[in-house]
Amino acid sequence: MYTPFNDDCHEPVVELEHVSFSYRDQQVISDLSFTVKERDFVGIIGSNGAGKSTLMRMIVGLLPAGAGSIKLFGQPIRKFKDWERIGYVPQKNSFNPLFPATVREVVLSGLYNNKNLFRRVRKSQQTQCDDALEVMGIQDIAGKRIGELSGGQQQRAFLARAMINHPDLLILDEPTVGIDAKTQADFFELITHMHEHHHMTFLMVSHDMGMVESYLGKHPKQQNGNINFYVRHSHEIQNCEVRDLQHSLT
Ligand SMILES: Nc1ncnc2c1ncn2[C@@H]1O[C@H](COP(=O)(O)OP(=O)(O)OP(=O)(O)O)[C@@H](O)[C@H]1O
Repeated sequence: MYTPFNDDCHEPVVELEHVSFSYRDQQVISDLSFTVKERDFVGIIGSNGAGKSTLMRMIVGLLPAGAGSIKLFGQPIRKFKDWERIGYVPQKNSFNPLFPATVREVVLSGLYNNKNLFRRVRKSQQTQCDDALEVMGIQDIAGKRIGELSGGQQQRAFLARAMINHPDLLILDEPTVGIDAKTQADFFELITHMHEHHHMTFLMVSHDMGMVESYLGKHPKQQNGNINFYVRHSHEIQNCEVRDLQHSLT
């Protein structure tokens, strides 16, 4: 039976209203408003220095917006406490490859804030870690040092770290920079599969125009300065009735 799309059943996950940001006298984001709803996949493309990473850092609370408002899951960001609902994979070059941790330790660190980093790991947390390693297909390298891995393996490890809390929103900043074309294609297949089969919302900064166009369409839905926003809405995957039925089954 045909069911007309009704967008009211998808809650907003990220809402920006008239957001601006400057580093000293350099304005990077100017009067940006957009809403990301549950299960949307948003691809963000823009030239070097356009402000994409700055935008992601504002959304995860690492930088305060200079003007305007940001809400996460309906709450103003300054009151938001449920950070485990958000998984964030920052740009690869912000990671020190000499950091002497194993893949398992890196993935487990996704459970803690910094002050709790070295506390004992409970059995249930080891199981969570095993699940995340399995989803990313990297159980066999769990004991290796992160710095010894290939770029693609490292990306999977950081994705597993972001996934360990079963986040509702996953934010990826250039997840495939510096990895070969085949591994990039595998990675995109993995995250589009996660988008279609898990109830997750994605915000992804990318330079890979080909992948973004093939999954999210050829035309940006919105622009701000040199940043373009490509969107695949939740209703393009399945309608609300199907989703509600699935929720009631789980
Ligand atoms: N901590 C900082 N202090 C001052 N200026 C900064 C800082 N971080 C970034 N910038 C500047 O702000 C602008 C936007 O940087 P940002 O890293 O957000 O861009 P980007 O779109 O992610 O770029 P890229 O595609 O190269 O990663 C750039 O001109 C950059 O030099």
